[in-house]
Amino acid sequence: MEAAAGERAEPGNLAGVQHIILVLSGKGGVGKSTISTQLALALRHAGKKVGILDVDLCGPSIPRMLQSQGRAVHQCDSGWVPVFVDQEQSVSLMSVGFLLEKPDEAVVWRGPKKNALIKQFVSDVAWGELDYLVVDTPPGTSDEHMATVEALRPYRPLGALVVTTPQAVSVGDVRRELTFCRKTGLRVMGVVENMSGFTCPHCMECTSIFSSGGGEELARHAGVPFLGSVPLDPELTRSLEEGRDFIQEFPKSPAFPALTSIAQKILDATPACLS
Ligand SMILES: Nc1ncnc2c1ncn2[C@@H]1O[C@H](COP(=O)(O)OP(=O)(O)OP(=O)(O)O)[C@@H](O)[C@H]1O
Ligand code: SF4
Repeated sequence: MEAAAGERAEPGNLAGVQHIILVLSGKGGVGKSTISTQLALALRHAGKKVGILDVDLCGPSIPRMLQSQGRAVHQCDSGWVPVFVDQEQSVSLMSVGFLLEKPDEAVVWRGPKKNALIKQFVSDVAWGELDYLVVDTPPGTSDEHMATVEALRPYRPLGALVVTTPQAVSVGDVRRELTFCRKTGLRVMGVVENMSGFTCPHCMECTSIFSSGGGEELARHAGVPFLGSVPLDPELTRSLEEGRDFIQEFPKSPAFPALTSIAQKILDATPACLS
């Protein structure tokens, strides 16, 4: 039965999940899945247990980024068992990518079928104990976003992290994303500006390829925290392509300080749950 407004539903499979963070972006390709995975890895390196729920049904890229494509999702009494992406079993992942017969198969479903799968992802994944569940959403504000928020909200208060690139057009799209958060009652934990300049690996000189500072200005205007700027970093691209753990393996890389500082700000904004 659906919970009435203001009530909390029986948490079921989300009972052991302390914090849920939705990662949103106004448009595609700005690095939403990159930020989701790196946030999860940085939180894990800070000693947290993290789950990633990939509800980007039409472009599930996270299994590839975490070198988990083709892994089988098993069933247990309480639902699907997510895939562990590390040996310590600190990061678990559920993605539509695991349910496709071929990894590059397209999901061509109508809205109701997608929404039904999202509801199932929310209720039927046996996450166990997690400090954070990071939810990677599709770009924009679609029915799938509404379905995700409506399915998750009865269980826990939700935080949103909004990713943009510095260009004005992307920033305009993100303004709509912030409006979506306001209208759906999502707490905006902050804005992240990605692909924010290029730091030359030889001399560490930073060049702003696009305009700069758009994300910070947008956050200031909207009265929400600005969490940081992540530079374009070839080592990050490579580690995502090869499914490596960037946070573990590239601590001297230009994107490392920005990503770990964003994770620290999320940790500071989400004190240990007392319940
Ligand atoms: N800061 C960065 N430095 C270098 N490469 C990056 C950075 N951020 C993202 N990329 C690369 O850009 C590409 C797009 O990133 P990503 O898939 O995370 O975007 P997205 O917003 O999730 O896209 P989609 O619209 O498909 O959901 C990826 O190949 C990723 O490796
Ligand atoms: S940024 Fe520095 S090292 Fe890189 S190409 Fe320019 S001058 Fe050379």
